[in-house]
Amino acid sequence: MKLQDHELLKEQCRIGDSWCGTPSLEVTNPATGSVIAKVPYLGAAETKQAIEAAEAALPAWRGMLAKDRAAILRRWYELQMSHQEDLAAIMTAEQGKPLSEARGEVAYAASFTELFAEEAKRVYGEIIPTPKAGARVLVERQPIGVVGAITPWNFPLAMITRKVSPALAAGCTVVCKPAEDTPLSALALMELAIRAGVPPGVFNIVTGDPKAIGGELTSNPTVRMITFTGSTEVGKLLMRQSASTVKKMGLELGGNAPLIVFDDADLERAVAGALASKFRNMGQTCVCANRILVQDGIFDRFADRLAEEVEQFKLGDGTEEGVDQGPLINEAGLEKVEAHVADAVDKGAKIKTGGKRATLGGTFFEPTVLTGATTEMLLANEETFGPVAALFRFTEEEEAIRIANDTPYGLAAYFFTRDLARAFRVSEALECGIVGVNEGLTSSEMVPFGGVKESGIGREGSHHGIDEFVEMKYILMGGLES
Ligand SMILES: NC(=O)C1=CN([C@@H]2O[C@H](COP(=O)(O)OP(=O)(O)OC[C@H]3O[C@@H](n4cnc5c(N)ncnc54)[C@H](O)[C@@H]3O)[C@@H](O)[C@H]2O)C=CC1
Ligand SMILES: O=C(O)[C@H](O)CS(=O)(=O)O
Repeated sequence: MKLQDHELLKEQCRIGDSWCGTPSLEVTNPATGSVIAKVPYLGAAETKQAIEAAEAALPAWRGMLAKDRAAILRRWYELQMSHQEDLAAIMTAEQGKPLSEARGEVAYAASFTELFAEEAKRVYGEIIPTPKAGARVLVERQPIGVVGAITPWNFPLAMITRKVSPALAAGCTVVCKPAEDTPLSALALMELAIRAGVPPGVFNIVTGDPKAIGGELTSNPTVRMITFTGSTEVGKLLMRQSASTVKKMGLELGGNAPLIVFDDADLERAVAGALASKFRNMGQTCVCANRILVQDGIFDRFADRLAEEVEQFKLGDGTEEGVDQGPLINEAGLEKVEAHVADAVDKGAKIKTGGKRATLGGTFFEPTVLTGATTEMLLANEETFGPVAALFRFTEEEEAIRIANDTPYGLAAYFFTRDLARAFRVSEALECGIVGVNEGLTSSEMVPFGGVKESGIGREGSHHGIDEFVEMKYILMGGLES
């Protein structure tokens, strides 16, 4: 990868005031299979050191004036934006998303740091009318303390800043384990945090053995909160492991988003929304439309238009001009997509376009549209996490809502209609945390992102996002009789 600032390509972890660890874990470019860097493969001992560094840094950081923490976060935001090209180049090289999407993610990630630089100055308390004479009740919101963060590969920057920015803003300190597929983005972000003035030990990054690092983060009593984005399976494991020290949990887990197209929808708007939701990041987001339910009257027109647009996609290396679909993150991800398509076809689905590994080889998969999908198929019950638009036919609104809600997940849902009453009725009936009405993209730093059921606990982003990282304490101050 070509960088203007070569100092951003880091191959060591950050613990306290040191870059440390011997690079050994290979980081590969999913578009070419080439090794682009190595990072340390660390474990429990180094994680313990990082937790101790975070604990040592906590008193001074939480004791700093909120406006001074805010100024440091603001500088971090400005540095992310002024290094947007390099951060995007690193992301495309290790994650595969097209440069245009990577630039977008850099801005998206930086927007969380920008927002929480502002919110750092608004962690307000309150005074409650006293329940007894001669007393006062004061409520303080204090930083929860040392936070463990474990983040995924699909948004290598944004899922870190969406956690670390509010944590630091609240006065917490953090030990972060990025995904083994995409550590370089995290380490570049760390370099910029140092340049912004984040003091040693306030933000630490440990790369390596997920089980060992996660085991230490979830069992060490100094860590008071675990914040995780990733699969529901791992989220449940982290919950179990954290129970022994009763940690607060912030979990952004898997989804199985329905996207419903009603007969009265604006067809072109529904097609655009489905393309945006389904094929963003090659379908590798937890809010991607995973099941597309289309009412009988509009089904054929929608299926034809969607396939027409999907066939316009340019598949290739994300650094190439005009490419809008890159490779999947790894062979395991590709095999999951392949298995979902094969299972669907075995159970009667028809391939309208795509449907197999691309001739480009590697982990490239043809953007795909299937018709005839049914609820018996794997892709109806599991997150495909790939570029496969599975179309399900339905007749009545109640049937669509029942199908949409018939899943252990509840993160995002989308639907397209021009009927205002239906917009409210269906929005309120869907069991999820995020609803897009006539919109396929709903994420931003300004919204309280999160799910219900097995899609997670808590909300990230918006002014609510900082609440995850504070504890409320009330003080009954007596002896004030005049
Ligand atoms: N909700 C979301 O945004 C995401 C959902 N997923 C879902 O998860 C599936 C598998 O993708 P993966 O990347 O394998 O997700 P994953 O949940 O295995 O990995 C996410 C993070 O958890 C870490 N991790 C894995 N096992 C761990 C353990 N035992 N202890 C501590 N940390 C651990 C990984 O190193 C990574 O940093 C995807 O197909 C998708 O369905 C994956 C990534 C993001
Ligand atoms: O994990 C994810 O897929 C992200 O949370 C989706 S988004 O917030 O970037 O839309």
